[in-house]
Amino acid sequence: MIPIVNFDAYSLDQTTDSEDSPNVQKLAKEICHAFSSVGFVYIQNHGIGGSTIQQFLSTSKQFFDEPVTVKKEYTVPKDDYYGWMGFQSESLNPERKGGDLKESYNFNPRIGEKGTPIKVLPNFYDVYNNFFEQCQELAYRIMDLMCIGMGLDRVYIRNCHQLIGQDGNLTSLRSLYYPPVPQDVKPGQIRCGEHTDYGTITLLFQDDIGGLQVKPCNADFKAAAPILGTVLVNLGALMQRWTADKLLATEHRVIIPEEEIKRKTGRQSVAFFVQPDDDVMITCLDKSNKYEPITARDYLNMRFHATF
Ligand SMILES: O=C(O)CCC(=O)C(=O)O
Ligand SMILES: [Fe+2]
Repeated sequence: MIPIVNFDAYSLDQTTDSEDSPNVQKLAKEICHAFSSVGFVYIQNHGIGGSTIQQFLSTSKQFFDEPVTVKKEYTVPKDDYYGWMGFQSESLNPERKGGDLKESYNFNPRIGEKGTPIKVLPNFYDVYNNFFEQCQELAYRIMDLMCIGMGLDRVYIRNCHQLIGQDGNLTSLRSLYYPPVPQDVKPGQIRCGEHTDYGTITLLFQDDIGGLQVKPCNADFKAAAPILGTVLVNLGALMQRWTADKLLATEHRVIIPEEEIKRKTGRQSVAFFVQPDDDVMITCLDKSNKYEPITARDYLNMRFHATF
């Protein structure tokens, strides 16, 4: 149901000046088709190395394995976005009570080394920073292809994301940990409640435990199983609005696994949430004016306040 596309023609190993090549054109069409039908696409041969992903997951897991007293030092400050969020401290679907059965660490290079747990994990900042940079480059390439597929100038959307990693842009790299499911789960509690992502696109890396489900328009939730070597990419609500609903932000969630053995195992995933620069005016790209123009920052603030 979710298409798998081969990103080879525009992977991190290629130059970006190949927009006229038939393979790049084909890839652009495939990606836009996926986003306009299911809102999700698996990308194969993206160019981020398997060992880079493994190193990121393992450094993250070492942090999540630290005692709560240590992790607390890195709690996200009030009215900020970056740092640690404890178990059950967030409900992506506010109708589900008790909190999502997850904890997370939100990173942006601008918090600097000192804001990260380098006292306990000396290579933490470098590992996170390196992974952030690779995700940023892959995201730019996916946005280029979306533009090509929609008949826009290739760099139009990329140019609305010039400040990624700096002040004036809320893009974040979120490492997620779903601990073994406790015995005292409340009715309705799941690993991650139903939601759509907020921004432009999200890159999602998941381990092999599974549980992610996606709900395309007019259909039931279906598993979005992990596929080795791929990154799953989905569209955010801001991008749906920007494209006047041509591309779709699809609801998704993470359920508690049915198998006892999987419930007793922690699950890890990583989400790179791409957001436009704060001041970018989100005006329908097709000039339809279906939605009123709004700045990216105002739109995101509206969505964040509905969740936290
Ligand atoms: O952990 C996952 O697979 C999905 C997480 C997610 O959808 C999110 O954090 O927005
Ligand atoms: Fe999500």
